[in-house]
Amino acid sequence: MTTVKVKLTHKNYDVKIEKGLHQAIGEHIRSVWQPRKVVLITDSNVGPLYLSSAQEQLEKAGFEVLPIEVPAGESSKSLTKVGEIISQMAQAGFTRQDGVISLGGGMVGDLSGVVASLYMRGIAFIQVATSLTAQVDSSVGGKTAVNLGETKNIAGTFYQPDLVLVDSDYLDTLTDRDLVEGYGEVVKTSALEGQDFFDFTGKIRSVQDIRDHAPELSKRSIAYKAKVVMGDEKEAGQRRFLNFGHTFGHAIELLSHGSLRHGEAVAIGMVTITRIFEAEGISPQGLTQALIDRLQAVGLPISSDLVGTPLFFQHMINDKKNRGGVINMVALAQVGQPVIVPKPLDEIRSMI
Ligand SMILES: NC(=O)c1ccc[n+]([C@@H]2O[C@H](COP(=O)([O-])OP(=O)(O)OC[C@H]3O[C@@H](n4cnc5c(N)ncnc54)[C@H](O)[C@@H]3O)[C@@H](O)[C@H]2O)c1
Ligand SMILES: O=C(O)C(=O)C[C@@H](O)[C@H](O)[C@H](O)COP(=O)(O)O
Ligand SMILES: [Zn+2]
Repeated sequence: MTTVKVKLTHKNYDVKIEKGLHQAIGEHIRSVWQPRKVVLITDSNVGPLYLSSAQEQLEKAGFEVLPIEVPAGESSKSLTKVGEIISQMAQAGFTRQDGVISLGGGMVGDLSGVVASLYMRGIAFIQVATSLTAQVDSSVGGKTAVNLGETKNIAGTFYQPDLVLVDSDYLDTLTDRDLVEGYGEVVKTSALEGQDFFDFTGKIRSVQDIRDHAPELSKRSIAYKAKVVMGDEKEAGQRRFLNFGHTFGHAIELLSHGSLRHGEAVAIGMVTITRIFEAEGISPQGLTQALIDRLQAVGLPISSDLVGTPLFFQHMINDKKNRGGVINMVALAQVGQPVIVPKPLDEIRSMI
C-alpha cells in the first residue's frame, strides 16, 4: 500500500493507493469514520459494476447506506442534481454527523463534493476513485464544482475529503477512451513536475502501457498534486499551475457539447498554448512537439476547429484566472518550470 499524506492548515488526510483495495472499502472507511448514515453516490456506468459490493461492505462495517445513482456523463454535474441529492438526504434524515461517499470518476467526485460541502453547511466526505482521471487528479485537493448552463466548474467550493481510496483494479472496466482521457492529465502533471516524470511519460507508447503503469502513474501524479495543494490549498499561487492547458481546454470541452472529454480538451489546450508560447520564446523550442509525441502515442487529440471561434473567446471571459480582461495563462518556461504569463484577452485573440 502506498499512502500519500495531504497535510493542510485545518485538516490532514490520506490517499491510499493499492491494487485490490476495492474489496476492503468498508474496513478502510471504518478506520476513519465511526458507523453513521452515508449516502453512496455513483453513476449509471459505475453503479451496476461496483455499487452492490461497496454497499455490502459498508453495511458489514456498520454503516447505514443510502445509494444514489445519477446518469453517467458531464450533464449530471449540475445544481439540479445537487438539489435532488440534498433533498433525498434530508428526507432520509441525514444529520451533520453523517457522511457522503463518492464512488466514481471525476464527475461523481466533483458533484458529491459540492453536495458534501453544502449539506447542512458541510458534512464529512470520502472519495473512492474509479476512473484514471480521478486516480491521478480529481479525487485529491478538494476542488468541487458543478457546471451551470454553458460554464464549466462555475459553482463550487474548496472542500477536502477525509480519505481517498485508489485501486487500479477499477480501471479494468474503464473503456480505452475514458482511460486515455485521464492520461491527458498525467501528461500535464509530468510536464509540470520535471524531467524525470516527463521522460517516464515519454516511454508510454500505447493504451496498454497506460494500463500496465497505472499504479505508478497514480502514485507520481498524486504525490505531485498533494505537494502543490499543501503549499497553496485555495489557488492563490502555485496551484494555478495545475490549470496548464485548461483555459483553452475548458472552452473547447464546453463548445464540443460532450463530443470531447475533459482530458481530451486539456490535451488540445496544452498543445495550443505551448505552441503560442514557444513562438514567443517563453517556452523552449521543441516542447510543443514533445507534448504532441506523448499525446498522439495514445491517441489523444492535439487540435480542434473550435479553437479561435468567436464563442471560444467568449468562454475566456468566464475563466477563473481572468482578472479584468487579463488572463493569467500557465506556460512552461521549461519542463518542470511552470510560470504565469498575464495576457490581455485581445492579445490572446491575435495570438491565436
Ligand atoms: N476536482 C478536480 O480537481 C478535477 C480534476 C480533473 C478533472 N475534474 C473533472 O472530472 C471530470 C472528468 O473526470 P472523468 O474522466 O473521471 O469523468 P467521469 O466521471 O464522467 O468518468 C468518465 C466515464 O467513465 C465511467 N467510469 C468511471 N469509472 C469507471 C469504471 N471503473 N468502470 C467503467 N466505467 C467507469 C463513467 O461512468 C463515465 O462514463 C470532469 O468533470 C472534470 O472537470 C476535476
Ligand atoms: O486541482 C486543481 O487545482 C486543478 O486545476 C486540476 C484540474 O485538472 C481540474 O480540471 C480542475 O477542476 C480545474 O479547475 P478550475 O478551477 O479551472 O475549474
Ligand atoms: Zn483537469
